[in-house]
Amino acid sequence: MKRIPVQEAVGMVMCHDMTQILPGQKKGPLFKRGHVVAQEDISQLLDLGKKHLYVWDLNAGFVHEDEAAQRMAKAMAGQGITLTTPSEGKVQMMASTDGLIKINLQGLEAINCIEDVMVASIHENQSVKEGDPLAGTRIIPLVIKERELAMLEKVCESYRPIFEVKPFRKLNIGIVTTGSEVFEGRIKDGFGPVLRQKISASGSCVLDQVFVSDSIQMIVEAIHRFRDQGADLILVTGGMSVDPDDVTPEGIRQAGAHIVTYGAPVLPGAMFLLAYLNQIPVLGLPGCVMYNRTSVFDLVYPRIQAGEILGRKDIIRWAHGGFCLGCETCRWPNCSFGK
Ligand SMILES: Nc1nc2c(c(=O)[nH]1)N[C@H]1C(S)=C(S)[C@@H](COP(=O)(O)OP(=O)(O)OC[C@H]3O[C@@H](n4cnc5c(N)ncnc54)[C@H](O)[C@@H]3O)O[C@H]1N2
Ligand code: MOO
Repeated sequence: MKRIPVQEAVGMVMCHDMTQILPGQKKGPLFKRGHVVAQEDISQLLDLGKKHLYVWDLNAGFVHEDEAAQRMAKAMAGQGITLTTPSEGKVQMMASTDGLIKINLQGLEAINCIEDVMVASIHENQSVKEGDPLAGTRIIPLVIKERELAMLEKVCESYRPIFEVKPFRKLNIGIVTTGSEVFEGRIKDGFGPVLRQKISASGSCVLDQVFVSDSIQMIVEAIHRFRDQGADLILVTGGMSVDPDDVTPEGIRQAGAHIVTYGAPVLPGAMFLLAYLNQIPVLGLPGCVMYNRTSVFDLVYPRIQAGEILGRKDIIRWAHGGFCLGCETCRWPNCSFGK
């Protein structure tokens, strides 16, 4: 690679993209790597502040930033990820399917501890859509020694996949709605519509919704009925807090489910319960899931839809970021809730 005055570069090959930033208007490459410099480019290059250019001299043993970024990204990406072609020396990782983004945080930190390379990502455990950008990587210098790049790749490989998108499954979901006031027809059910809307938006389907009174026996029977019908997930609504009529946790327990947690460090959602009946997740959903636009349900559901088996540690990790600000206009998922 040679450094030469821009006036002497006509006819030579640019060895990296040249970024132009027009405040408030655009940021992007004005010239792409590989562009052959023409006479009329010179004044534009001077406008970018380039009095000198690097022209590529493929010295053996060096790798250009574009190729390095491609190799790094390839070494990090697992299932459900596609890579962009390099632009301005960066390669982005994109979701190739709808699903849950998983990130090896230890690996992410380990790679960023190494000089001459960076990788930045969105938060993990979110729903992403096919085509969504997830992360970007590049080396810091313009070129890197092949030997150094090979070492970087090895580190990436040792944590691979650093990024993956677990595809969502189509779940058959049973809803058990508790509460004497709804069962006896004193008030109209408000839980069903909220859950049905979220479930259908996710591509899953509701097997049925059954209504029961505040009776442990009725809750047990309803849960068993859904289990026997082959439900992939059972949601039990209401009756989750501290009143004498709040018998849902006991009903779930007496149905034979193993309770992972009753209580979660999430607001709204403190009274959430997670249990497994054999392999079937059973969720106890407190009233806030019906009332609040965003709640613990929106954190747990994508994880289950992606096929994760959750433990108590997974729930505890929600504490940091688990406090919803209850903004007048909800911007979730574009806020810190659940991140
Ligand atoms: N003294 C306390 N009161 C409350 C506590 C508490 O810790 N101490 N927790 C509050 C929190 S937080 C929540 S969340 C709710 C938990 O509610 P539950 O899941 O126990 O819900 P219920 O008691 O069954 O009902 C509360 C409220 O919501 C209405 N509801 C319930 N299900 C339906 C439905 N399917 N359709 C329409 N409306 C429904 C119910 O009629 C009540 O008005 O408790 C807080 N209270
Ligand atoms: O503490 Mo309740 O379960 O959040 O709304």
